[in-house]
Amino acid sequence: VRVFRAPRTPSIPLPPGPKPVPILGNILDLTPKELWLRATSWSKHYGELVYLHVFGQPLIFINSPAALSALLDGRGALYADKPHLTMVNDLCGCENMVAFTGYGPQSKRQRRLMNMAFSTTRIPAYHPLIERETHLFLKRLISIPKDAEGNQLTPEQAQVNHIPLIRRYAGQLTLSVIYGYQAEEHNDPFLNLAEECVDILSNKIASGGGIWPVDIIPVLRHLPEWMPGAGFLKKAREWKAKMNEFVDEPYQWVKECMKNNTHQPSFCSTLLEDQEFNPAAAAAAAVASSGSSRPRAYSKVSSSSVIKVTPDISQFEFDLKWTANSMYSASGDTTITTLQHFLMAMLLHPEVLEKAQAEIDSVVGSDRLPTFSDRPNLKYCEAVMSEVWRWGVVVPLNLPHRLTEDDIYTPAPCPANPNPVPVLLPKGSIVFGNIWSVMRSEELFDRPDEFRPERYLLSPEETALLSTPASTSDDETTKTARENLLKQRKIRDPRTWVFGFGRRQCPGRNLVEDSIWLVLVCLMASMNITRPLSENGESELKGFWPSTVASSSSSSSEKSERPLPAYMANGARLGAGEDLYALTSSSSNTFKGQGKVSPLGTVEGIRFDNSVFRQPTTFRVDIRPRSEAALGLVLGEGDD
Ligand code: HEM
Repeated sequence: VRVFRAPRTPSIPLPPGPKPVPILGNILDLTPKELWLRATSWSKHYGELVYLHVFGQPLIFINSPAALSALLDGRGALYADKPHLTMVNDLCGCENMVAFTGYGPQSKRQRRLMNMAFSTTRIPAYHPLIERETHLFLKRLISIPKDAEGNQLTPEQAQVNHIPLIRRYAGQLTLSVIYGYQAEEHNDPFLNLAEECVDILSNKIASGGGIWPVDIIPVLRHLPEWMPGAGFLKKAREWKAKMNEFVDEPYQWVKECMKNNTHQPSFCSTLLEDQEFNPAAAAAAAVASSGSSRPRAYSKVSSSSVIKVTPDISQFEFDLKWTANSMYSASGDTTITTLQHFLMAMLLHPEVLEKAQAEIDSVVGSDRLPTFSDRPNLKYCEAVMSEVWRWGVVVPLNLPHRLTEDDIYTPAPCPANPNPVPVLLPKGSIVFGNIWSVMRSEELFDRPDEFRPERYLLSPEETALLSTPASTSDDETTKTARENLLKQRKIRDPRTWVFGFGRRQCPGRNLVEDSIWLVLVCLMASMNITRPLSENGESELKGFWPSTVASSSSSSSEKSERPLPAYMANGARLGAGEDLYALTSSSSNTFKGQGKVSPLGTVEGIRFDNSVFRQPTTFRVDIRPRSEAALGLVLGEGDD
């Protein structure tokens, strides 16, 4: 494939794509649900690049690894902008959220903050927080599930209780990492506010793909709010007020704690204390070093280092609080979805869980939970995690980018275009990186629909090749073999794709690489994750939770097809994490039952309704400690 760049030339054709209708364009070809499936089927016919338009707005789907790398990574500056949407950006006030900020000085400042706080070298500083939250999550999983009034949940409700617990884990972890905030067990004001705002963002503002009529006809924003059909203006006003509250309140809380010296280290406190980033911190240091009580110019803070800082304190604070808030908003649904994909995979493939547990037992033993230092030795677990990223595909169409200049690319041949010529990608196009099509590519992955961690394991020859360091004495064949192997591994590593591309690539990836790893291995180390015995009938579910045991232990466990282990039957869990978590009323409404599992690796009855995240509808899972020893480990952790 050859890639060109040239000024706009009308004679250059557009990429192929489904035929549009007059004026409306391809609006009828689009669907708010699982658009990635449709985009992937277009790609089979039209090839690497597919072009559509809606009311004249060009949409381009990039479907192949080669084109994604060449365009979104290789020409990052051209593809780093974001579409400006009137509803989300202007009316709901999200224009300063990182994922919606156009490419320019503001987005560069925001990324600098995130890159500094979440660089690979900084991530180990968050390990203690990650460990604490992971252990608390395990504890909550085995606590007696109750509703907000303190009533015991029914077995069916209990089997979907992992959803609010995962949500809580994700929310709490992010609040501690970003703001150093430790949420209350019940009814925490920040956690509630955050939940409400994330719900507004992903289920209300972004419903139907995030495109509102006012985005297509911007003049609608000037309608009076009382006019029929203008209800969206009132909603936007209310949502904006809530979002502003969410941006300001946790940030002011950090500043207050810093003033009182009661803060915990976090993304915000680290940057507020950093003289290179925060003009106020630099000024304070300058005052201290000069002995003067009046701040001097910010530029020189010590005799040995000259630091360039912007003198605009309000600008820095504005960037920081919006960036902090963006990190929170971006981490919730992605983390929850990843863990749901993992649970689905475990339900479908008990043999994978067994193998992972055997590896953990042999490397870690059974008298402690895994820690980050075990990671290099847990190769199969690592492969499970890679396969969760690939098979699940959290954000299948990436977040849309906007092309700021005309561009030209020659796609590879395909059925509709056997002799491709260079095509024009017009300036202003909204560009979707089709991550789903790469993760389901038969060229890259054998039987891509199947969940098979083994695909990442090295053969003994490959291990030998990679374990010997490259040396000048290597012959050409060895050098080439090593280079090819590394190249192949990179292209087949889902992490190369699932976090997006170029200058907008996910800034949270180093953090989740570690937090998701720990939560997966700790879950596998300590829990059995299985499908509830009954999919329809009530009776087989009896005895699932120890409370039913507490009241009628012997009879219910006798009736159960899967008898409770002794430690549950004697009520040992009752004291475990009782009351640690109360189910929120909304989550109990989300139960929709679990469908049948088909051999092809999908779970019938589960839908993926969200237009951005591949988040499954709720399904039931039976999660319980593997053994008495595992129970003891979980109870013993997280008490600090
Ligand atoms: C759990 C798994 C996660 C996945 C699979 C994921 C994936 C992605 C993807 C695909 C994008 C779009 C990149 C692009 O436009 O090319 C993105 C953007 C983003 N992610 Fe993540 N993400 C995850 C977790 C997180 C976490 C934990 C955080 C924060 C702590 C975070 C913060 C962000 C932000 C702020 C953006 C917007 C970046 C920009 O537009 O410049 N993500 N993520």
